[in-house]
Amino acid sequence: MLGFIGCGNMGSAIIKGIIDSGIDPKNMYAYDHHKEKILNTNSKINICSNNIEVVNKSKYIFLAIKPHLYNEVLQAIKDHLTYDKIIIIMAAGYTIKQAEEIIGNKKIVRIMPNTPALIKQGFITISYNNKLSIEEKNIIINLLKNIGTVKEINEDLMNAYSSITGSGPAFVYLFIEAMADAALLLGIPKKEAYEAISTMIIGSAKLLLETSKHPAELRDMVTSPSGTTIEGIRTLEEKAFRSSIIECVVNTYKKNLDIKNIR
Ligand SMILES: NC(=O)C1=CN([C@@H]2O[C@H](COP(=O)(O)OP(=O)(O)OC[C@H]3O[C@@H](n4cnc5c(N)ncnc54)[C@H](OP(=O)(O)O)[C@@H]3O)[C@@H](O)[C@H]2O)C=CC1
Ligand SMILES: O=C(O)[C@@H]1CCC=N1
Repeated sequence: MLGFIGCGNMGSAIIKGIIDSGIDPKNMYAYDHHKEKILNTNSKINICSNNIEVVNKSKYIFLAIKPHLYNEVLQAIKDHLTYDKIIIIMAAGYTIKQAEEIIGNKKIVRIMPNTPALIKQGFITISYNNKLSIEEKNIIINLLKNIGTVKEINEDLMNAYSSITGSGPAFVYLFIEAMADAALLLGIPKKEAYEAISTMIIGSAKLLLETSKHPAELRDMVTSPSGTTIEGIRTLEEKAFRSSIIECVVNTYKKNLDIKNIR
């Protein structure tokens, strides 16, 4: 049985992605202060009256609430988290050790998912404490494979991945918005622009993945001598595009370390 505490952006993306993959919502239990958010995921999911009911009914419990609420909620459910249950944490910056300080020696999994999980295109990094068996790890990996690519990592890298793949979709959408504004300026209607730009990004990313060529080589393939693209590249270099992206990710990473101020 799967349990979900919090059905906001990330909780609902995981729930919907998992249900779309064929897992029966009758085996899923959820609680959120906003009942409509649970209902929006799927009308057949079991709606609990509180978080303790979620924990009592479930073996795998996803904690999809904001980081600053973690201590309070873990404290509230800890007596119901028996040793067979597995709690899956996903809050930016919140470590397995911090969870252990509240709930003790229970089975804890830390993941960093992203919103494309909604359409089974997520990228999910995963780490565990030493309480899980190989079989339990495999069950969770296989469950998460229903919503995207799963990568086991050393927990030390979780905040780095959070800044790249967790937050990354927001940065990509900002890029898409900017490209679409430019397209609009040049006469392409916004809706057409979103389709064209998204398809271009998917194609470019797939080309990189499928050829394993260096990104610079693929960029060179687009950039003809005395051509048009080099004018755009020159502009991005002048405007410190790369440095902006690096600073963007580093500042995002730093915020992961400032857990008390993440809301
Ligand atoms: N959004 C993303 O792309 C990603 C988010 N995460 C992590 O996932 C977690 C959730 O983020 P996100 O889904 O964006 O947040 P949301 O605010 O969208 O969702 C959290 C939901 O939980 C509800 N909630 C608050 N307190 C409780 C409680 N005590 N019991 C049950 N439900 C409660 C909230 O209600 P209310 O609004 O009333 O507080 C809200 O509906 C965060 O820790 C975040 O760091 C990780 C990777 C990506
Ligand atoms: O913005 C946040 O804090 C969360 C973590 C990763 C993506 N969203």
